[in-house]
This record gives sequence, structure tokens and C-alpha cells, in this order.
Amino acid sequence: MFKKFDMPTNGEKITMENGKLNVPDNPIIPFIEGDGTGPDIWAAAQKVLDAAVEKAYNGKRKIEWFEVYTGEKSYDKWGEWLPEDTLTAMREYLVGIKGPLTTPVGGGFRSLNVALRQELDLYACVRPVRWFKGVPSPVKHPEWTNMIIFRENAEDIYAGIEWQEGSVEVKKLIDFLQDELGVKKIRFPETSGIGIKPVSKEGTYRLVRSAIEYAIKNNRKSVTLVHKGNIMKYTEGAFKNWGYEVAEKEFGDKVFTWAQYDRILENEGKDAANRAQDEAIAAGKIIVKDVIADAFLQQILTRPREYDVIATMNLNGDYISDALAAQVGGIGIAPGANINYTTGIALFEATHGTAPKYAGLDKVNPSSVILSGEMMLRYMGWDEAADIIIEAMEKTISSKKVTYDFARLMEGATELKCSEFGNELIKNM
Ligand SMILES: NC(=O)C1=CN([C@@H]2O[C@H](COP(=O)(O)OP(=O)(O)OC[C@H]3O[C@@H](n4cnc5c(N)ncnc54)[C@H](OP(=O)(O)O)[C@@H]3O)[C@@H](O)[C@H]2O)C=CC1
Ligand SMILES: O=C(O)CCC(=O)C(=O)O
Ligand SMILES: [Mg+2]
Repeated sequence: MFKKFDMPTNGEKITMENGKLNVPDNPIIPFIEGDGTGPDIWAAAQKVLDAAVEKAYNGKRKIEWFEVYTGEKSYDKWGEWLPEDTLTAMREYLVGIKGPLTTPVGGGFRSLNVALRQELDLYACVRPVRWFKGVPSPVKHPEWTNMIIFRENAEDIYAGIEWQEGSVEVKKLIDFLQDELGVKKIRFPETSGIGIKPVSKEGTYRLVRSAIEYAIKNNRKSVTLVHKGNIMKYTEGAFKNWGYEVAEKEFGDKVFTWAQYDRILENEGKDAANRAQDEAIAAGKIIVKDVIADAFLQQILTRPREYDVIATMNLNGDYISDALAAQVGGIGIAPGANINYTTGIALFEATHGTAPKYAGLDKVNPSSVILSGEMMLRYMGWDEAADIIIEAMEKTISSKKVTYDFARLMEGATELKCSEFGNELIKNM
């Protein structure tokens, strides 16, 4: 099966049947250590995850870790940044976890993180944002921020379909746009690079569907479509329209959308529209609404309680993830997952990157990758182990024993190294 990697000798495969994940007691889980601070945070995370599983199941369940390679470690070992074997391992074993991987800016190879999402069609980037008591925050009420971002992961300008200024391809494309399509708005055609932004109905439907399904299953109150559809009408505006469409078509009796509100407003007036919305809320329906991205970024600071589940496109989702993470303590504590709910393939990873200036210092906060592991355990149905991690995290942070990022903002904190923080979590299980 593998061309370069050795087959794992212990453990069994996680499988997917009729949309349901079957998880053996000794699942093989591929992991990518990651670049930069990856080895530090991964070492801490692996120990914490193993300890939580041991504590929850007393040896009845155990993860069989299977190291797979991508990024610098892979290049050093195999001369390839993203070996086919890594994709094979994810397709075969379904659930994996990764550290951050470096992407050069303005040249060099394209993002390996994005490539993994594209190759495995992991269309939903799921990033929960919640506050843990005691975590320092720049806002007065960090507890008011409790959202979960569903970021479309396969399309948009983020897909990396772009051509460099001065290239033969960009000249061809600009000529085509000007000569065939009558485009007059390229301000400096001789010196422009061009990027393409594909946003599809299918891509929007599956992402928004996942967000609404999550909201229903987890008793959340609303799903907000975040877009810049006033300016990018046929991409971001279409995302909004398709979002409402899929909500009404597939979840008609469980949701009330602002598109419905607008129709009632037009036909029957404001009182009737407000009444319909109030009745929907009283009946426990999920409100599907939308907001323009720039307004959203100020409202998450001023009125975070109005937002719950967020569904958005790839680039917006990238910016929103870091902005929201900052409100609840920063990207040292911001987990995530890349999921295809149809195939079941899920690759868990922190929201942050490789933080290269801290590489090898055993310094940074491992919480993001640990909490990504916590999400992974929950995805596997190992909720008891996941709960142990959350409890240990709350206890450790309340005791003010934290890594540098929190320590520099807290009074009376004891600064721990990355590995020490992991050990403290284990002690507090
Ligand atoms: N999914 C992935 O693998 C991602 C990869 N990347 C890649 O990572 C590389 C570096 O990107 P960069 O823009 O510097 O962003 P990073 O997220 O790596 O780091 C930015 C800043 O965030 C803080 N930070 C990051 N990780 C942690 C942590 N574990 N604990 C505490 N604080 C943390 C640090 O802040 P401070 O300086 O204040 O201490 C750091 O300087 C690039 O190559 C980029 O492409 C970026 C994002 C995601
Ligand atoms: O792939 C990268 O280098 C950056 C990705 C990123 O910022 C993200 O997914 O949040
Ligand atoms: Mg990002």
C-alpha cells in the first residue's frame, strides 16, 4: 500500500459505513509532526492525548500512532514535500492530526496545508472559539464569545489559482479578459498578477449544510453566513443566496431564514415578519442569517453574543479564525479540524502556524494542537477522554500555570515551558 512508509504493525483501521464512523479500541491514527514549533507542540500533545485515553479507559482503548511525513521533515527524509503515501494513509485510516507546516510568501511552493485539504477534499474547516476561565483576553467579556466557524476549505481565491505578473499566462489571460469579455477595469494591465476566485453552488451547499447540521445536533441558536456579497456579487453574494437556498430546501421545518423574513416583510409588513421570527425562535428553530464581512468583524467585538455558528468562505474564514481566537486568548488556544463529512476523512490541526522564531525553544503554547486532539477524540466518539482534557485545561489555566503567551498578560502567573504545560495538564487529569 505504501511506497515509502513502513506499514504500521499494530492497531486497526477506523472505517466509515453508511455515514457512521466505526472506531476500534486500538485505532491507527496518522500524525504529521509539523515544521517550526511543530515538534515541540506535537510531543506535548501526544503525551496528553495518550494520558487522557489511558485515564478514561484504563488500557481498554489506546491510539496506535503512525507517523506520516509532510513538509520539511518529509523533504529531508524523502526529497518530497508531500509524499503520496501521506494521502494514502489518510484515505486508508480516515482520522489524522497534524502540526503546522511552513508556506513561503510570494514565491516557492504552494501551501502544503491547503494542498492536504484540496487533495483529500476536506471541505469544512471547523474551528470552535470559546473562552476558558482565567485566560487573559483583550475584551471585557470574553465569555460572550462562543462561536464555531465553518470555513469553506476547497474554493475561493485561497485555492491558489493565480498567475505571476509578467508571465506568458497572465498576458494571455489579461488579453482574453479585455478582448473577449470587454473587461476595462484592470487598472494596470501591463504589470498585474491575476488570481481567480471560484465559488460554486455545490461547494456552498455542502459547507452550509454541515454548519446547519452541526447547529441542529448541538442545539445552537443561529447560523450566520458571512460574505462580502455587496462587492463580489457572483461569488460571495451567490454564497449568501445559495446558503439561504440550501437552508430552506433541506431544513425547511427546522430553520427560519432572513430570506424568509424579507419575503414576509415585503408582502405583509414589518410586524408580521417580526412575529414570524419570534414564533420560529419560540419553536426552537435555528435562525439562518447573514452579515457583510467588514461589519461582522466589528460586531464580533461589540456584540459577540449575537453570533453562534458561522458559515463563510475560505479567505474570510482564515481572517475570522485568527480575529476571533484573539478575543478568547489568542492563537495559542485555537483548535480546528478539516473534515469531509461524506468520506469521513478528518485531519485535525491548530489554527496557528509554525511560529518560526520560537522553533525548538520548548516555549509555545501546545493548547491549540491538544484541543484539536480533543476535537478528534470527540469525532471518534471517545467523549470521556475528550472531557478529561477539557477539565484538565480548565484546572491548569485556573492555577495560573501557563505558557509565555498567557503569562505575559496575567498577573501572578508561573510561566511554564511547552512540555511542562503538557505535564501539568496530565497531573491535573
Ligand atoms: N495550518 C497551518 O499549518 C498554518 C501554517 N502557517 C504557516 O506558518 C508560518 C508562520 O506564519 P505566521 O504568520 O508567523 O503565523 P503563526 O501563526 O505561525 O505565528 C504568528 C504568531 O502567533 C503566535 N503563536 C503562534 N503559535 C503559537 C503558539 N502555539 N502558542 C502561542 N503563540 C503562538 C506568536 O505570537 P507572538 O509573536 O505574539 O508570541 C507568533 O509569532 C508561515 O509559513 C505560514 O504560512 C500559518 C497558519 C496556519
Ligand atoms: O497554509 C498556510 O500556510 C496558511 C494556512 C492558514 O493560515 C490557515 O489555514 O488558517
Ligand atoms: Mg490562518
